Amino acid sequence: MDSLLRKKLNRNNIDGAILLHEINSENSDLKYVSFKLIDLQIGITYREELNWQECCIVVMTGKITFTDGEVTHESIGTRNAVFEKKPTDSVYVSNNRIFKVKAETNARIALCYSPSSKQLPTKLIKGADIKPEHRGKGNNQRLVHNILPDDNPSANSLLVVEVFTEGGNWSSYPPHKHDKDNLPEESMLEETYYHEQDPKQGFVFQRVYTDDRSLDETMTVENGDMVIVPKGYHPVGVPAGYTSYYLNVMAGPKRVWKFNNDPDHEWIINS
Ligand SMILES: O=C[C@H](O)[C@@H](O)[C@H](O)CC(=O)O
Repeated sequence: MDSLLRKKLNRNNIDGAILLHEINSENSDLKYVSFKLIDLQIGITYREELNWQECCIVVMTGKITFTDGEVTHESIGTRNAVFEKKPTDSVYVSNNRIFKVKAETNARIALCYSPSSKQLPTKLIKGADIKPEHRGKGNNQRLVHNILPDDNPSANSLLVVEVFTEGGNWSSYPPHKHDKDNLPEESMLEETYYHEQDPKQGFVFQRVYTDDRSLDETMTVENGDMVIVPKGYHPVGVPAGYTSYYLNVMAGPKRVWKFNNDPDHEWIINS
């Protein structure tokens, strides 16, 4: 298996958009989740035709105007940097639709994809409607923005969430996994992490490992890197002095987030 760590591409494409990351079934072991991160200079329009995939367009920074030919959302986006920690705007677009995104300012968008065969309405997910969640305690505290959680019926298979973790804390911790299609005990969800750190010279440690250690990769993750989680536990540790951000995309056979903690570390929750 190739490394689960992916560095930025910085690849110009024909639309003048700069492709920073592209993860899909052709360049990873993922079968459900695909992902693109794109920088758009002001005035540039990015167009895409979706086949049998749904897509959540997360306005990471800047402002964009979205249209699918029927629905238009003008000048959406709430922040100039992710570390403003404001929930941002996103748009859910279903399978077999064509969409355009025009950059009203310099903008960065994340395109989060998963399989979809039942076309659903295009939906604006307003940052103002996202209630920040303070999760964890002690040195496991993090701030969570549930952009497209499993209790939001707008999507068929896609889950999207962003997480902020302050220095000296861990997130996705105690280590948990969701890699067994065995509801109600556990769901099988592949996952991607798009990471940033503030200040940007920072790094975090992320380990991805299975009970039998057939997969056990510990990575130093730098600003702008991605980590692919095909299976296994996937904790993140944040060194003092830095704030960690990551955007998660999850998808699998069923759109349910039901995880289990590593039994060796579950005691931490009650400590
Ligand atoms: O499974 C979900 C992802 O690992 C993260 O979103 C994680 O849940 C974030 C956290 O709880 O710290």
